[in-house]
Amino acid sequence: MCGVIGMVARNPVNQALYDGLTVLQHRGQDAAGIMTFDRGRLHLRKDNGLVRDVFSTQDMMQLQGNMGIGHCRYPTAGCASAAEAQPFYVNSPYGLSIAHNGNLTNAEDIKRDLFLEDLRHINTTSDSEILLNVFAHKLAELGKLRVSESDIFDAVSGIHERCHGGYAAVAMINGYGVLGFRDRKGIRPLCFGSRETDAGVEYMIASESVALNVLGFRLIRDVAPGEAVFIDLEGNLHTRQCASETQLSPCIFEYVYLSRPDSMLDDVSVYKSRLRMGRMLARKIKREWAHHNIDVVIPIPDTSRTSALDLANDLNLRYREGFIKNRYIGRTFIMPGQAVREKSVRQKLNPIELEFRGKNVLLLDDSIVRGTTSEQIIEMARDAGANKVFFASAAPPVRYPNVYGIDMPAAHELLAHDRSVEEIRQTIGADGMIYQDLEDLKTAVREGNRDLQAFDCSCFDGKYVTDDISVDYLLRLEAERGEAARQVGHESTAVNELGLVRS
Ligand SMILES: O=P(O)(O)OC[C@H]1O[C@H](OP(=O)(O)OP(=O)(O)O)[C@H](O)[C@@H]1O
Ligand SMILES: NC(=O)CC[C@H](N)C(=O)O
Ligand SMILES: [Mg+2]
Repeated sequence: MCGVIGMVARNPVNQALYDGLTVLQHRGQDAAGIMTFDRGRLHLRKDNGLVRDVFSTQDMMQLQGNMGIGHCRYPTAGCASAAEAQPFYVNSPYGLSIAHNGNLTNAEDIKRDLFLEDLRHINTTSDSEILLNVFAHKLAELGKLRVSESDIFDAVSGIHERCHGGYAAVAMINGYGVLGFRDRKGIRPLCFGSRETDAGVEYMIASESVALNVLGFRLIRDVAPGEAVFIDLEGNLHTRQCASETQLSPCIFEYVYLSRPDSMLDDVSVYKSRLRMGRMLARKIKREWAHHNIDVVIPIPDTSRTSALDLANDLNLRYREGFIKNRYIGRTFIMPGQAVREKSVRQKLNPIELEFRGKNVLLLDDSIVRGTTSEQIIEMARDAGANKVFFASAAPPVRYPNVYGIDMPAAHELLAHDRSVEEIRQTIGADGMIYQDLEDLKTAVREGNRDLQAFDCSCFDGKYVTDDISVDYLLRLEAERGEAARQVGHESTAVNELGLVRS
């Protein structure tokens, strides 16, 4: 996942975009960028790093203009180089830029066609640059000096016809406005809102509603799957459904871990869904461990704290903060590379011994992916003197790769892949191990919005909501993006492939 944001305002947008990106920082810690448009000129600043490190005061002063888009990145395609930070820009037609959250699953095919048929050059290994060029090609095909909203929406329909996978994106069209669109399954989140100012109404599009809230925008609604919203330079909002077959199937992992608890996603409070996850799991514990001797529930900060609250309440057990998080260390799961993730767990979390000594503790995490956190945390609990250490996960076992914008490319890197719960228990060294059931997880989310018929749960059940994911695709993904490939720097070679096609 990444964070995207876009706005057309009555005043300069630089500070609002910056502030919005800091609120979306939990969606991507690797790189950040802002692009603004001012009287015919574009201004861009992007680089690797956290939002607070990428933009100096001088950069901010140069980001002039009342319209702009921003991005914070967690790479899931291409490489981590600053050249692949977003927004991406292409000068023709009109001057277009894009900030993209998600992952195209047919990127390589489109790239080849863009090169051979559309005479377009893709300069990086990023799928987001491909998405931008598909959009640019569709607009260019119209051959118009000036486009209308309807033309822009037609170009989005063209994107839906050509691009597969997950994408929630904001795009800026120089001299026209800012556009937001979501793939036909609505896998990644995108919403929009407005605020009243003395100079008139302003609109903002963002990955999560929390970015709107902190900037004083009122959430209007989520962008529907396949829909596009366009804010023109005069500040008018236009919307249109741009795809024929749509089925809202949001990624359920957004509720489990990715999004902030204070966001509303597709009309569901992330916070309340996590409380319900805790309650559902408590019920399972009562069923399966009726005679447990747990003394205390301890969350693994940060994300599992919400679920742990109601898990403990429902079990009538004490909730204690047994691990203190170093607030200056980011999220470990979205760090690039296993070595840095492993090192970060101990830097990030430190036990309070008196909460462990002589006790039977139930540790709860929101999810277990590679097992980086759980293995180390159990060891820390034992070192701190715990008598017994039970481990619970508010999500089901993560057994399959994600192909829609979460960096889990290789099945064998996932702790639960090809392992039973008992084998997982032994591997992480717990005295007892329990996972949420998938149906219970779906119920926990759906209770917030009963209209939500479907979810993308592919990392839990291996069923991919776009029907283009073959075994071959997964093998290729693993070969290209798995940990082994990263260690030999494999991912940065893809740019040269174009050269091979050319000769
Ligand atoms: O099994 P793993 O591969 O370790 O991945 C799962 C862990 O990673 C995440 O925490 P993270 O530190 O990223 O963020 P948080 O502070 O929001 O919990 C998640 O909350 C789990 O704790
Ligand atoms: N996590 C994401 O949404 C990543 C967006 C895009 N695929 C990239 O790697 O930059
Ligand atoms: Mg965590």
